[in-house]
Amino acid sequence: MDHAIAPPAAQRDERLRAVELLLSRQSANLLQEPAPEGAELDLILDAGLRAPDHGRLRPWRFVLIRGEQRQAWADRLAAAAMARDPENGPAMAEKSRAWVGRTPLIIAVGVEMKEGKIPEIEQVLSAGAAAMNMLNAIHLLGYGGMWVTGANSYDPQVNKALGFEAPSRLVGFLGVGTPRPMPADAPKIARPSRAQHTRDWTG
Ligand SMILES: Cc1cc2nc3c(=O)[nH]c(=O)nc-3n(C[C@H](O)[C@H](O)[C@H](O)COP(=O)(O)O)c2cc1C
Repeated sequence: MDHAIAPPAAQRDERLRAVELLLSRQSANLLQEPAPEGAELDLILDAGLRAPDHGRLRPWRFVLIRGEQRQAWADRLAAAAMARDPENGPAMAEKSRAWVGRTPLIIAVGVEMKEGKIPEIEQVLSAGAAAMNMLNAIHLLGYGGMWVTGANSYDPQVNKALGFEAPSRLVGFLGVGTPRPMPADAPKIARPSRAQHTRDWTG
């Protein structure tokens, strides 16, 4: 196999910088306006569409919930919570409503499951990879994002409201916006130790 010619030093620096930026990603729970839109949002969605995908099924689907539609979405979640659990529904509905209200853009990531020789798990993994690629692009563009699931993600009524009927399914919601500045004394979460998570196979 031919080996690629090493890129010039300037390009290497650029690539290292790109990796360093990737390594600085953290989920952003506290978000504010603005959310990416227009060409920046297109870049984020395009990053999702670069996910690896066995069999070129292109199973990923992204549903954008933003602007005034968020109110209607919060109403849907509230109704779903009440139907799931009448006793705890009001509290769960309130929680969802608060999250939707303070999240400038929600990208619902789902998989439109294709029958055939590619196992379902691989299609779900591919949708997960699309979600991760979008989280990285969100970060690289200077925005913040967080992947959440919770009971809503597994609720068939919520899935249906987004166009995912079994075997198609949601893999989660990306909350997207501009990260709120963290308090100076907020604890820094260390990256996990490489040694604990990696080993050479020795037979
Ligand atoms: C599939 C999936 C579902 C998740 N669901 C939730 C969730 O419902 N609520 C939550 O607080 N964090 C959830 N998380 C975790 C956050 O997205 C995030 O990874 C975590 O807070 C760690 O932050 P970090 O990404 O900066 O390491 C989920 C992560 C994944 C991969």
